[in-house]
Amino acid sequence: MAYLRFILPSPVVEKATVSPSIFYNIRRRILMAAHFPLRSTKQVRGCCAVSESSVSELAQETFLKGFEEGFMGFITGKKRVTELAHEVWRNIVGRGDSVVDATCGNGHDTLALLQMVSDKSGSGFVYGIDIQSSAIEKTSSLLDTSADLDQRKLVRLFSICHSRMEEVIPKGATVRLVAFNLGYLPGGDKSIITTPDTTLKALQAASQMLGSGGLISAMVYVGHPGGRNELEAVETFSSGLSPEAWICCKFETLNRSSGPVLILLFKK
Ligand SMILES: C[S@@+](CC[C@H](N)C(=O)[O-])C[C@H]1O[C@@H](n2cnc3c(N)ncnc32)[C@H](O)[C@@H]1O
Repeated sequence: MAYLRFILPSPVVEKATVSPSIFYNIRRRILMAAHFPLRSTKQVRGCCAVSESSVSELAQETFLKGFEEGFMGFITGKKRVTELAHEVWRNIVGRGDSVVDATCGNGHDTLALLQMVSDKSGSGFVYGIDIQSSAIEKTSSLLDTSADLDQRKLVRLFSICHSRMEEVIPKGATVRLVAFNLGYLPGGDKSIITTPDTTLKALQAASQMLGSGGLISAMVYVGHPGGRNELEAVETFSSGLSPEAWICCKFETLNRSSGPVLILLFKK
């Protein structure tokens, strides 16, 4: 056992112990601890057996990747909001987690999520949903070419409306992240597009299946007809969530009116 001390931007976590089994999750634990003072010590302290240097590197990496590269990159125009979203996910999702991509499209987010959850033990699942079977096919072939066979087994794809996600995700599964990339499939049929009504039902379902410490991430495109209405619906849903149970925020470029808006709903 080793006893480790982290020097973090926040005075919250001063020391912590970690085990190999939570090695991959330590990044998000540290991050959470830095943000949620009252839960910090319990979450981070636990067990330990990894070398001090690797954990310090990891802690360092957390703050460089999570904040400087993602957030600073976004606000200085070096990173797109989609990249920011992936970096946020990386700090929430760990190996062995179950996650949902509620709008698979061409499969880029599904693949990114698979790389976050998969581990050698074969735990961790990505449930991918898209209303279009052509999107499911595209996602499937991207995974076939970009993921190895063991990883590929961790993905389940469903061609249904995401408002019905509860029908395909195993009952009792604790989901760590539900990602929505709303709008239409780039390069596909623009008339097949997410709508406020089904998006709201899907958000409702996602909020139920999400475990504590999990995240709903919704990328909303406002540059197409109906996009603003959908944003309004997502914002209304988000602002109605209890502040005792949720932290809801939004990233928006104010001087680029058609830029995508990222809504993040964190379940405490
Ligand atoms: C912006 S694209 C997603 C892009 C994708 N995340 C990627 O990485 O390529 C939006 C997707 O939402 C899908 N979609 C539209 N309405 C849907 C619904 N009700 N349920 C599930 N998927 C839906 C579309 O078919 C489209 O593929």
